[in-house]
Amino acid sequence: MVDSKRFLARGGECWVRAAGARGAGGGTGERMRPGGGISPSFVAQQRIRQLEQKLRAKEERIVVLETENALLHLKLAEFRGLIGRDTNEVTQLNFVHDKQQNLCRSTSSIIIQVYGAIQRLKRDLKNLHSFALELSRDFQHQCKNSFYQVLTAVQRIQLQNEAMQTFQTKAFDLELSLQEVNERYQQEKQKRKILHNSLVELRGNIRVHCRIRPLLPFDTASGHSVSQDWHRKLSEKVAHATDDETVLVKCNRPGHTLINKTFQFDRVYSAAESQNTVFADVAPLLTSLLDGYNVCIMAYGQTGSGKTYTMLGPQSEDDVTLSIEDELELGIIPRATEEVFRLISEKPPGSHWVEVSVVEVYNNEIFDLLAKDSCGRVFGVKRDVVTTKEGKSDVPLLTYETVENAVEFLQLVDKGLQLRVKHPTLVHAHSSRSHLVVTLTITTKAVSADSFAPLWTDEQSSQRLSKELFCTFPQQMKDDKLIFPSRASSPAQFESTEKLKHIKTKLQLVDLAGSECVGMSGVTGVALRETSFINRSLSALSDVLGAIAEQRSHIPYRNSKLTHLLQDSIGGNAKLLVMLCVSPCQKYLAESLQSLGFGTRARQVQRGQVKKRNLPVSSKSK
Ligand SMILES: Nc1ncnc2c1ncn2[C@@H]1O[C@H](COP(=O)(O)OP(=O)(O)OP(=O)(O)O)[C@@H](O)[C@H]1O
Repeated sequence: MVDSKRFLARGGECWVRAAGARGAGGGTGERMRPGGGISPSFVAQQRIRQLEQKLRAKEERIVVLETENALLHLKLAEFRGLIGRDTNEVTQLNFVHDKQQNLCRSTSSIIIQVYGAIQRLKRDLKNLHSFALELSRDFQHQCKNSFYQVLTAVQRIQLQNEAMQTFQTKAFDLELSLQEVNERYQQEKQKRKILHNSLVELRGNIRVHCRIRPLLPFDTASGHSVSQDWHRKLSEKVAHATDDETVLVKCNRPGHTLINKTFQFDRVYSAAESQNTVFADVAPLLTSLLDGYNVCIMAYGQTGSGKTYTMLGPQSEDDVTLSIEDELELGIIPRATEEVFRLISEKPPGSHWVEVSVVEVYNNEIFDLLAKDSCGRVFGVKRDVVTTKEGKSDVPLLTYETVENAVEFLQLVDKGLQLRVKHPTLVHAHSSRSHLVVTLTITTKAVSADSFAPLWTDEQSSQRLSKELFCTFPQQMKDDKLIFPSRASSPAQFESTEKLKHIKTKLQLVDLAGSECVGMSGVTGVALRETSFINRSLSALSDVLGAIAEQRSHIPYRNSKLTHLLQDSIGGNAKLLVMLCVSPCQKYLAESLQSLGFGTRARQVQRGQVKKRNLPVSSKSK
């Protein structure tokens, strides 16, 4: 703009100089005419000069105007530029304005929303406030209640504390008296032990129980050679339990008058009495076992009279194993084992351990039913029985298995039972042809060990007990050369090894083979030989019992392997229980009378002792 102004200014100067030059030249030559007057040409020239001056003025004016125009153009351009710029700005401002308007619109809608929200919040706040007020009122109320409760609780606690203190004093007193009672209990326990064994002693070291089994289908099975009438007669029940101690046998033999015979035993079981009841009377003997006495429980009776049932439990046709499922039916052997383990569990842990041996005496030979071959299979190995230097019976090389519980024991006995010799007889199909002897040897850590320590708390009571034992068992203590150190617990036989630390006691459980008349069992050949051996060993047993009853100096234990094997459990301090098993029907009358006779003889041993103690005779027969 400035440049264009300068240019226009210079252009203007040129125009003015050109006009000046023209004016100066024309002024001198043409103004005067020869006559001295003003000529028309002069006037025209003047006029032209004026016009030219006017033209020049006009031209100068045009130049000025053009310059002004140019300047105005420039200004216009400048303004146009400015306007252009302003338009952009206006557009931008419009855009910004639009944006702001949008923003304003959205802001106002937001403001409306916020306002609504604020209104809602205000409402909520109001509600909250009233709720908070209510809550605080509630809280105050609850606080008050809790405070009262705490107050009551504190008072109650104080009362309880007082009561507790009283109780503590009482508990302390009770603890003291409990200690006293405990001490008394231990003393009483010892006395009970002594009394229990004295009672068993009074009852006799040999006890005879008699079990009459129910009539069974094979009792009434018809034989070929007899008439129906006679068969009915043979199946009649002749043996009855008239009370807990008496057996009545109606002897009604053809051609003879009816005779009623009664036999008395320590306990008589009728056909209805369960395995449980039978075992309940046997169980006290097991207490004696852990008190240090050898115990023998044997079932005696003719074939099919229920010996195996009583000792082991029912056995199925093809499986001789003991079934633990039907616990109610279990016989004496599994129950006794369970009881032994139960009694042991009450003793200090590790103070007792149990070993088992299973043997059968077949044809006067002893077979070890737990001996194993190289493959670990059990097979009956022949063994011999000997008398040791101490006068005890022993079977060298006999297999003893340690068992920890009744289940392990039953598994072992099952294995042994598979090998037991059985043959069918006329009486029943699974007649045992051998005597089964299951022995549990219980080793007790004793005397010098602490196992009995809790029983005798002081030297004084131990000496008192020793005195009591000497009074109760003077003979046994002399006979067995028992050593009673200050803490000995029973008249047991101490092993001289290991500084008298172990006591061994034996529980022998015997299922004898059937005592029978050959005619009745209907056996011949090998079986007849078996029967003859069975009968001989049973009569040897009877002889041993007779000799003990008569207090003979020599007891013929060695007359048979059976009696030799059982020597430690028959006679002396050992407790023997003979379970007579009797078939109830007429068919087996002779065998039943024979068994009852054996039982009566066995009782003579007891009667001898009873006599000594001036008690009335308890067995009679008519
Ligand atoms: N008290 C009883 N209750 C029910 N069944 C019995 C009873 N006693 C024995 N029995 C049954 O009678 C049958 C013969 O009994 P068991 O085998 O015990 O006789 P046993 O005297 O052992 O004969 P053996 O000497 O020939 O072996 C068995 O089937 C047995 O289950």
